[in-house]
Amino acid sequence: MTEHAREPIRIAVAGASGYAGGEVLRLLLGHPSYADGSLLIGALTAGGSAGSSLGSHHPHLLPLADRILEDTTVETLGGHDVVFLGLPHGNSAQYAKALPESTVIIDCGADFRLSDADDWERYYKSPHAGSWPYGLPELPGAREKLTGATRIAVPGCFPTVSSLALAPAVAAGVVEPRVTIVAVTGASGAGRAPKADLLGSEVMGSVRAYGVGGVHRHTPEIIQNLSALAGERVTVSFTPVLAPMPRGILATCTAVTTASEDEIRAIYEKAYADEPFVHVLPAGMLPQTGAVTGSNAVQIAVTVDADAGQLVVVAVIDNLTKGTAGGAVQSMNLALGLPETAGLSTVGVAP
Ligand SMILES: NC(=O)C1=CN([C@@H]2O[C@H](COP(=O)(O)OP(=O)(O)OC[C@H]3O[C@@H](n4cnc5c(N)ncnc54)[C@H](OP(=O)(O)O)[C@@H]3O)[C@@H](O)[C@H]2O)C=CC1
Ligand SMILES: CC(=O)N[C@@H](CCC(=O)OP(=O)(O)O)C(=O)O
Repeated sequence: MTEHAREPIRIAVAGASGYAGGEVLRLLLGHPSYADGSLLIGALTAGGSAGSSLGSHHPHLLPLADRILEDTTVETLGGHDVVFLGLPHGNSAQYAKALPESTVIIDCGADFRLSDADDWERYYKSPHAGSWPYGLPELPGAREKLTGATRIAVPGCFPTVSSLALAPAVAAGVVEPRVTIVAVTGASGAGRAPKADLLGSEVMGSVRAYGVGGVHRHTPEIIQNLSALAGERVTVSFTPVLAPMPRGILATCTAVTTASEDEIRAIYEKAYADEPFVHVLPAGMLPQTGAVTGSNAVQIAVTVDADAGQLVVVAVIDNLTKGTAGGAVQSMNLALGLPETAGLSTVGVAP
């Protein structure tokens, strides 16, 4: 008797005209399960640009260029095994409620990242929708919750890089539970909806801080991640800085320590020894955003400024790949029981 072939996995992407949705599609097109036909790309949806072709928004996604974007509705997203949501905050809960529990929903937005309703309401000024397994497998205990999950909250881009940069030191208790993060980001982090202060003429040739003074909405997410590891509340001072580049984040993270660089480096090397995407750089080497562009890699340099008594960790990611869509696809792989690294590169584009 011949064995029945397994039904292909059908995937829908909501927000396909946006940066997050487009990057999810770029990665899916390079996924081995897409190549062998076991993963199919179904409905692609948008908001106001429904009715236009995907190629008019993402000319690099040539194999799907003729696909017409549909309205984002429960009906268009229904009938798929996996639904990626790349929508503005506040839009995810309506689809999560209406789609079956068995549908794997991977939310690139913030709606289900925070477990504390007060934190959510303070920073997002809207009712709390709930919290889902957190799509950062490299955090202790996270991978187990993602394996077989049907609801996944993809972390914010700054919390991804900052949490991975500080997690081993915080978990080992070799720093004071007060950390400072200054993170330089490319402009694609803001999405592609038109905004006057993100015009090329405003961004090019200039660098500026924003969200200064503890008001950026990623602050409570970083606190949540680090406090869970420390077993006590970790205070976080977070300052984002916008730089004239399309992609990438470089985060400089500092915390008071009395430990030596060798001692802390050994802690990081042990923590990330088996992680395919997280690379602790050799002593003397510092990361740059270009080294991880388009890849799911995280590069981390561990140093100690002994005179200042500070741990200084410098870490880079691509905000659209590991910081959004790469983390989303990595989480999908875990949810579906596929190899975790499938479709994801650790090698960036340079120069
Ligand atoms: N950019 C980044 O680095 C990161 C983004 N994210 C998150 O991913 C999500 C998407 O971000 P991003 O791709 O950057 O944003 P974009 O502005 O680039 O894209 C937003 C997408 O959502 C669609 N959309 C907007 N409003 C609605 C609506 N009311 N109903 C249905 N569709 C709608 C847009 O369609 P249309 O073209 O028709 O307007 C577009 O496809 C956000 O929640 C963001 O916070 C998370 C981590 C990092
Ligand atoms: C340059 C820029 O504006 N970046 C965005 C980061 C977006 C992101 O990663 O996160 P969310 O999914 O939480 O929106 C910001 O600072 O708000």
